[in-house]
Amino acid sequence: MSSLKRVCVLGSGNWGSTAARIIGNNVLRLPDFDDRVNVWVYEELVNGRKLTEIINTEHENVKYLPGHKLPANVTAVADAREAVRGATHLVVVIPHQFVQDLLDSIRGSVGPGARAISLTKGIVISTQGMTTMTQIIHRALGIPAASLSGANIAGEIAEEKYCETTIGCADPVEAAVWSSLFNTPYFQVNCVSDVIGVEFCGALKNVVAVGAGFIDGLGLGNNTKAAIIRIGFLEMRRLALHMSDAQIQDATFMESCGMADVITTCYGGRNRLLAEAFVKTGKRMSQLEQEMLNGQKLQGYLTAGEAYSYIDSRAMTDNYPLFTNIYQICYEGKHPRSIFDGLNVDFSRDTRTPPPPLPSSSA
Ligand SMILES: NC(=O)c1ccc[n+]([C@@H]2O[C@H](COP(=O)([O-])OP(=O)(O)OC[C@H]3O[C@@H](n4cnc5c(N)ncnc54)[C@H](O)[C@@H]3O)[C@@H](O)[C@H]2O)c1
Ligand SMILES: O=P(O)(O)OC[C@H](O)CO
Repeated sequence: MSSLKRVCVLGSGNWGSTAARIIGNNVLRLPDFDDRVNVWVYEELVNGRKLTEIINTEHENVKYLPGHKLPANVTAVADAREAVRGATHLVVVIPHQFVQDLLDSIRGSVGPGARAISLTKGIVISTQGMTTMTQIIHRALGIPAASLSGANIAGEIAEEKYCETTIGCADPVEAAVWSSLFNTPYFQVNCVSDVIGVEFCGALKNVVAVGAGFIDGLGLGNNTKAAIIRIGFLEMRRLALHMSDAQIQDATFMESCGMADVITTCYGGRNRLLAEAFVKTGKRMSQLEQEMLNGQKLQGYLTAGEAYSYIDSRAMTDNYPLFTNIYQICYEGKHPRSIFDGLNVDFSRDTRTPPPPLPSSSA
């Protein structure tokens, strides 16, 4: 039996395929890793052919990442249990609403020494409260899980345009291994120890993106969008600190997964695009998703619902007026112009580090 480590990518959407492309190229340079990278594909027919068959013969995910070849050492596998067999490093990158079912399907097939990293941007609310993807992975499979999130629009990365990303991993040795799998000259990884901070940023920025799309749909300008980005960033930071019982490090919000992702998502993301269409057409988000995304999935309106149920169940809506307004616009028929209602919230007490004393005037 080979002692080489092996990667399995669980997911083959727009970002999953881009990640597989990066990892597939990187493992060829890493002596500890097997060249073969399995990618689990949620099987479907594309023009009458199985997507796995297309990927394995044409080396291209023609549906989710058209125009970008995958390395030949990347193999599409439709059976998730078969895909993960022998894998030491699992990369979880499917929309968050499908993660639990997928993990349930591979339970028992993953070796005890395996580890995972979540590229999924979403959180789940249950009767126990809020759960991140790495927590779900750890509970389902009993293996350690890191997180990766950043200002990362997949199409731009597939075109090899320079960007940054953040890996959250508590163990520095493991962090270095994950970094070696993802880092490229055009995809610059920075590692932090704050696993769930990276995840909360990735999930909650999608709600801000919906708000930014509403502003675009209303035809308002850059100043207005900047205001929504600023307030949205502060609400997501406040909510993440609250949900994590202040375990998250403030510095994480300044990484690519924080401030930078809020910016890119509010200008170039799918959540923004469909929120703009929501205002212009009056159609529901789920309908627009079906009509406009060709099988790709939105996370933002779902996370807006999940975040709101957490906020509302704890009677905290006054502290989160923007997130509350975005939820009510998405789900309760409120007019998009109501996004501005009650936005004059004081965030000054959220700063946990006291500012340094001012220099004395005589110095
Ligand atoms: N696309 C991006 O630019 C980008 C960048 C960073 C992070 N992300 C995050 O990565 C995650 C995955 O997004 P993506 O862009 O790779 O996917 P996607 O939205 O492009 O595609 C949806 C994927 O879900 C699969 N799918 C559909 N029904 C399914 C089911 N019942 N069970 C399992 N899978 C099913 C489809 O086959 C497809 O692979 C999301 O959380 C997203 O927020 C996306
Ligand atoms: O296209 P979106 O809105 O799912 O966002 C994509 C990425 O998360 C941006 O970093």
